[in-house]
Amino acid sequence: MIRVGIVGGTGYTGAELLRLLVRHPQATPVVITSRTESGLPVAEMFPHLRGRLDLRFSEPDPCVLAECDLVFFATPNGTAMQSVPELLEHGTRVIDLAADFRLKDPALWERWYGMPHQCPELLDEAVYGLPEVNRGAIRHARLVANPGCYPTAVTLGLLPLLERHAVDPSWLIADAKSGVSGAGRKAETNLLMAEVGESFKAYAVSGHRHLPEIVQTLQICTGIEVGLTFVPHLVPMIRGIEATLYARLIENDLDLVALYQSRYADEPFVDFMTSGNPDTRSVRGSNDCRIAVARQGEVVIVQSVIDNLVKGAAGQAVQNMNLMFGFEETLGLEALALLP
Ligand SMILES: NC(=O)C1=CN([C@@H]2O[C@H](COP(=O)(O)OP(=O)(O)OC[C@H]3O[C@@H](n4cnc5c(N)ncnc54)[C@H](OP(=O)(O)O)[C@@H]3O)[C@@H](O)[C@H]2O)C=CC1
Ligand SMILES: CC(=O)N[C@@H](CCC(=O)OP(=O)(O)O)C(=O)O
Repeated sequence: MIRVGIVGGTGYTGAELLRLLVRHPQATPVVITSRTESGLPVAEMFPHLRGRLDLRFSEPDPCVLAECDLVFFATPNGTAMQSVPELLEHGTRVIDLAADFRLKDPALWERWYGMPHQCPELLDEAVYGLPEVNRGAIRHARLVANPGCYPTAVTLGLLPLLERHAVDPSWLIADAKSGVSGAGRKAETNLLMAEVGESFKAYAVSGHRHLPEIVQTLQICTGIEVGLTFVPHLVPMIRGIEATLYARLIENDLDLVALYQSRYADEPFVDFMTSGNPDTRSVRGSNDCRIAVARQGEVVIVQSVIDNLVKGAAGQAVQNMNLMFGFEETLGLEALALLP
């Protein structure tokens, strides 16, 4: 049994980690931090945990966190990098759900996140936590950078085409939509029900910070330069991401179904549908990424759906924890989607 800590236990991804971890047979949450709710019993804020978790929120304390085998940071960007070097020195392993360790180039980090990196010397060592591309390295990692929600859906959707060099890598389009929980639990006027409900809009159209992350992964995986247009949208639902992806085929007689089937045949959390259109409700609450592929002439259209809080955040983090500690990869992640 490993002892785990969560920094940022009152947010949506922190709460989702708790939902998964309280039923995990090999991991016990022992520290859950919140600066604003310190002292409050966790189950008082989250009654679904009553009888399952007897802990109070506490102030983040590096000495207490260093007693854990693993610490998850479910905190805003720029938070984990302030504590990670000290935790690693104490032998505590870390999974950061934010973006602090995702980009390999500290200058790129500073450009997109608007702050200098506090420990650029750890960027090379950090392993990008997408098991479908980095499973071997994740097993041995001290520090895992859990991928962003959009990058998970988009990368898994495009990867088979690019690995096969089947499409023009300079012309890729990702038209992605997210539910509002993607923006976190903090109060913001533009995320109110009356602002978001019965409405639908694009945002960050001239450049979203997930763009360099997706491009970096696709380029590392394929060794070729990639040109991607990525536009996120906010849709009036709570959970879920749908990404419709477009690419131009170079290899015209390619069997797309066979390509995706073979790429993901052994992946426990990627389900390739040979027909139909994956919907976000088919993954709501589960760690699955569900993908379908079609074509219109020379244009391939890939549809990729995930739950942003599960495969897009906490579920993928638990999958990474399982790999890091030698547990069965699917442990604690067996939940099916909730219908309706
Ligand atoms: N929501 C999503 O779908 C996804 C989110 N992510 C990323 O995961 C991270 C967490 O997201 P989410 O749960 O949505 O965020 P929330 O805003 O819902 O929660 C943030 C949590 O961090 C704590 N916190 C805030 N500032 C600090 C600080 N300086 N030091 C310590 N704790 C702090 C807050 O508690 P308190 O202020 O009380 O300490 C709160 O518990 C973010 O980086 C986000 O970008 C990644 C993938 C998907
Ligand atoms: C709907 C919505 O607002 N989504 C968030 C994505 C959150 C996320 O995963 O971003 P990180 O890279 O910081 O982890 C956004 O677009 O900012």
